[in-house]
Amino acid sequence: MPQTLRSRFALTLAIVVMLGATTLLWVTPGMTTLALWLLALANLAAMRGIWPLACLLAFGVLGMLAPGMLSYLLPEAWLPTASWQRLAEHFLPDATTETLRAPLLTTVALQLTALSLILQLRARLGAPLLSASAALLLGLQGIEPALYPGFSPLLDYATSWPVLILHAALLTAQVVHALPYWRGKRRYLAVTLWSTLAVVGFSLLLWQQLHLHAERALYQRAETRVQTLATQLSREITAHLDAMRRFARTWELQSTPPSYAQWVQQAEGYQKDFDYLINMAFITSDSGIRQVYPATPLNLSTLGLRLFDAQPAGRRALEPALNGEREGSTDIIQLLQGERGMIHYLPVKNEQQAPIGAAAMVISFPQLADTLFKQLTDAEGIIQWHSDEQILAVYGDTRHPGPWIYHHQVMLGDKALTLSDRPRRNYLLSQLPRLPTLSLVLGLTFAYLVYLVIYSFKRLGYQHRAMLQSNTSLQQEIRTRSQLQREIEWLASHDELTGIPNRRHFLDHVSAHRSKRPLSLALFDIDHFKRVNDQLGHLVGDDYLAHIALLGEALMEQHGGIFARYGGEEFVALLPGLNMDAARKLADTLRLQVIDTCLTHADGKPITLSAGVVSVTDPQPFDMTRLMQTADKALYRAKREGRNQIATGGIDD
Ligand SMILES: Nc1nc2c(ncn2[C@@H]2O[C@H](COP(=O)(O)OP(=O)(O)OP(=O)(O)O)[C@@H](O)[C@H]2O)c(=O)[nH]1
Repeated sequence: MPQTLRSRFALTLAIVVMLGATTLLWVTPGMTTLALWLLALANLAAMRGIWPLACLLAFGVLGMLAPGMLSYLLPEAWLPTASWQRLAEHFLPDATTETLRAPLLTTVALQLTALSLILQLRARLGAPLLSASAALLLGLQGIEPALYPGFSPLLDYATSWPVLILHAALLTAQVVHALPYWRGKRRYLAVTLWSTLAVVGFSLLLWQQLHLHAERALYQRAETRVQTLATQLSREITAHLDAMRRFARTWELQSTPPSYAQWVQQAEGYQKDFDYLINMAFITSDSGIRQVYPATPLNLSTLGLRLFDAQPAGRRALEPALNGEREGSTDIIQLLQGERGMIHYLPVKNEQQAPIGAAAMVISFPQLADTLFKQLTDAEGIIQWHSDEQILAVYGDTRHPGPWIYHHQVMLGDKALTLSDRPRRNYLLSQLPRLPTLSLVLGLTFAYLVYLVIYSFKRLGYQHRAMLQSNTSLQQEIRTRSQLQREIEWLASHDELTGIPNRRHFLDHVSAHRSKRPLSLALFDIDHFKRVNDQLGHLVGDDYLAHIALLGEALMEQHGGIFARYGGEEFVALLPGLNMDAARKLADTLRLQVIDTCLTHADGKPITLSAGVVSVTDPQPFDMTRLMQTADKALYRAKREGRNQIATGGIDD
């Protein structure tokens, strides 16, 4: 995608997210929507190049989410859930702890997105890893419900779908905007990113397992509370029934129905032990209430009532007891005392085992519940005691219930009752271990540090390799240039056609040896060379020149001299240490060698050369021009006197 199109796409996406976030903030104001809105604004600022504003807004998001993050991380002893609750209620009367914080994974994902922006999306500061981790967290939130089949977690981990989609779109816009900055670093970025993302993936997996385990453990711990309560209730009921049976059997020792005094004497002790027994009554065979205990006005007002008429709902349980067949319990009924409760009827027989009536034990559920529940701390949750749809007793704080509800069956006589417990959210939160969240944060931090280390290492390695490469090519370049330099220098000091030193090189050589004595100079000229060119062509002429040059060079160098092309068909030799005679002989040797080479004119005559030799013996400095002129004169003389010979001249002549 071309750069301009990409920037336009990122900007459009960020604007769309901004509009969406504004709508969400309006519809469902809260920490999450506000943070998303600020983040969208920060991204827009970054895309317009206003980095200070972008960073300021991103810092705002971090700061806003920081207290919530701390509440997920810090131990309960340091930052109690109750303090959070008080703080929340300080702002909003109906608020909960969740009002002040975004869901856990959402908080982390938003913070990573903000952090990536604060680092100005720079790859070397870890922005790609932060963005990729945020994307993983978004993905995890998307599949979060599927991770806990049949279990609703206590903590809010994921945000709503609209926020999730907008956050994903914002992250896409941010990454598309940053792609050009990251592209140049692809070589070392890819390895670093994939390896550290593996660390992030592992820490997410670890966190998921740890927190699921922590929540399940808490779920089970909370369940034991209702189990303990149900066991206590069953124990209480068993003790209560045993006591009532003992009470009913005491009358088997006498032949007459109990008198009021006897009834009071017996009942008094039992009623003290089971204070939720609001009435212990003796019922005669015709279902009339004969004796009551305690003698409260309400109980006394029931005296003489025929239960078959006054309380027909209890007849099913009362009749078998009156007939001496079996004990029985009523359903949950409205008691004559006005409360909800249950009456347990027990047969009362005389010493002949003949039924003489029944003992009615009237249990008030509210009072039974009070007896049991007073041992509990009310802040832990709501406990309900119910039968079918009827709620018999409610205990505890009904505000901010948690997600978990436990049911336990308790048999009261032959009646099955349900005890349900719904622990409060804040109570559960205070019990939830912080270790899983800590492991998540430490895992992400570790991955980030690993990223920085690998990235720097890879980058340095790459830079080192690039440096070595450029060093090698630099050395190659130096070699090429040196070679070129040598060639240029050679060309500047040598004659291209013959390959021997040229006039400039010769003059340099003279400067170096001008103090040497004796010092001789010989000037050579090929005889009638024009004819060679004219008759045999320039190419042959060139060839002859090259041939004679090599001959001269070899010979003069052999004698410690230098042989150079002076111009055209003229050559010059400087012979340090050679006097006139030796120089003349050497010049003559060259003349003879040339004749011997079989270089010929068109008519078959050999090519010859003439030379003018001059020598300096005086240690005084000499004039080079003069020396050359003298040699030239001698050469001229040699030409004039018939060519193919050597003439000498004195510099002082
Ligand atoms: N092929 C060839 N010819 C050259 C070169 N440089 C000079 N010449 C020729 O050398 C010739 C020199 O001729 P002249 O100066 O008239 O002398 P000459 O014919 O050698 O006669 P003398 O010197 O009097 O014996 C000219 O024809 C030049 O063109 C060269 O590099 N290659």
